[in-house]
Amino acid sequence: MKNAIEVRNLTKHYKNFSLDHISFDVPSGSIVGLVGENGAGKSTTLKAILNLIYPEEGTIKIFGKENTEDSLTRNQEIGVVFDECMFPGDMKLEQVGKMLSCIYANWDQRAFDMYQQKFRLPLDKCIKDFSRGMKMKTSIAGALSHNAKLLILDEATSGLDPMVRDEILDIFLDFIQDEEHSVLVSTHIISDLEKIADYITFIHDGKIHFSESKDELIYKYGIVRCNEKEYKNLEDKHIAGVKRNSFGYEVLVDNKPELEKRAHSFVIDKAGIEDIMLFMTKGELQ
Ligand SMILES: Nc1ncnc2c1ncn2[C@@H]1O[C@H](COP(=O)(O)OP(=O)(O)OP(=O)(O)O)[C@@H](O)[C@H]1O
Repeated sequence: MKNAIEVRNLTKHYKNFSLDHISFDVPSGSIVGLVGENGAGKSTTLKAILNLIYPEEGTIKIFGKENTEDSLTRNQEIGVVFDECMFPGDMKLEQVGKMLSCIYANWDQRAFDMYQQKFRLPLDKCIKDFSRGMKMKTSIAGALSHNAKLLILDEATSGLDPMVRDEILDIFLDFIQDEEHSVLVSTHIISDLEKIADYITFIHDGKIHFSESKDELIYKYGIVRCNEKEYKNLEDKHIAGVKRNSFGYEVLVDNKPELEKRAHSFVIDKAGIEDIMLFMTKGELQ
């Protein structure tokens, strides 16, 4: 499988923060969710991929080419949505369409009109008078209307109600159906990723904790609820996080299928993506 994006050893230093040699891929035809707490480095990573900031170290390849090459052509193939609407506030949708048609060689006005109707966006109001949700929908409509092969979305569904979010998630799923299209999305809404992501990349404090297939994560991680003796019998190398409470131990392990095959007295529960992130960062063992 080819990669739409390859990030290797990306490093960027700010005062009091470093994005520290991060590496991950966005395979073609997939949706990759970039997750992490506030200030973890998600937007910095996306900005570096989009050439908006310049890293001190590392390489980024988009469609197999280093992102210093031919960025004008390449940007035509990327649809971008940030958490703020970038269009001038005094424009109406018709003017936004005209502006984007001058920027994108493959601008598809029919697709933009279709999204305007689907998202019920008003034609008679200026962007500055749109609600936050309307602004986000306008940005998403623009990103989806120039035949992009890659969508890069930074908190694009924040501020949208659950019904609209669901509608947009389905659009993203349709977008990747032909294996040529890919999506990299940063979000705090983990349930959205549980629905659509093929891979999850977890950044914590500027470092990658994991970048793996979502199904594999859910298959292999489990939460063991046990007493101290049982906890001490678990193999250290499979323990990814521990929480102690008045009932005993809750332990995140990465060998759930193996433990389930053996005889044991403790309970093993499924671990969701959010559990895995919380155990890894807030557990006693990190
Ligand atoms: N231009 C800048 N100058 C100095 N520090 C910066 C700059 N841009 C980002 N940072 C710092 O880099 C760190 C990571 O920020 P970033 O916006 O990448 O986080 P994030 O994971 O996207 O967070 P959030 O979920 O809150 O959007 C933060 O500590 C932030 O203050």
